[in-house]
Amino acid sequence: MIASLRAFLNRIAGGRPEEHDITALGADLDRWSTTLAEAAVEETEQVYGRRPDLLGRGQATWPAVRFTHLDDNSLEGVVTFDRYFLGRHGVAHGGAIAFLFDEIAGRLAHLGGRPMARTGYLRIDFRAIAPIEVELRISGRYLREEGRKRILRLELAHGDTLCAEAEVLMVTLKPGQR
Ligand SMILES: CCCCCCCCCCCCCC(=O)SCCNC(=O)CCNC(=O)[C@H](O)C(C)(C)COP(=O)(O)OP(=O)(O)OC[C@H]1O[C@@H](n2cnc3c(N)ncnc32)[C@H](O)[C@@H]1OP(=O)(O)O
Repeated sequence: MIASLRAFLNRIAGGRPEEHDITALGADLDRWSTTLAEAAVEETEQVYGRRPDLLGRGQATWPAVRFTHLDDNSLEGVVTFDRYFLGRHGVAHGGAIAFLFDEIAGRLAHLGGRPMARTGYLRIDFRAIAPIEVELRISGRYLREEGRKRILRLELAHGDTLCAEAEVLMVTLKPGQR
């Protein structure tokens, strides 16, 4: 379903449908919204974004990373920004890169069975354009850990070109903190 949704969003973003198709599609989507409203559950019960076995953790709203290496202190992977992450002129939206980085930071922060942490800061430098619809490389590693603070470094590259880099602070949650 999520793979179909991604494909669908790509077609929406990259298409210019006829008026009658737009109207019909809107009606179909409204019908599905009504059906899905009847299947609504609490956050703890939802499936969306809670399937680590699926590409993109089973959600369509962030660029789907495929991890190629994970150890306790670093990770590597590949990602392709679909058409619906377009900013302009074939380049990924900066917010999509931030979304990608926060997600990867979350993954990296919890490697090695480390306890729950939340992003304190995410400082991004955009060094070069990140094209959509081509495979880009991501990498992340621990810079240091100081008490509750985990300082991480992330990179997004296109071939030999560094597109964006970030330093991220993840703070271990205190007992009872949500
Ligand atoms: C099972 C595993 C599954 C893995 C799958 C995972 C995928 C998940 C992917 C999803 C992932 C998505 C992830 C998301 O999107 S998380 C969502 C985005 N983030 C938030 O909503 C966080 C909001 N902020 C907070 O909740 C609190 O501020 C936190 C919890 C971060 C800290 O408040 P807390 O009251 O607890 O702690 P503290 O204030 O005593 O600070 C403690 C230390 O930290 C230092 N500090 C704090 N902030 C900053 C700052 N901005 N710059 C520099 N330093 C900062 C501070 O100086 C102190 O240092 P020191 O004085 O001790 O030296």
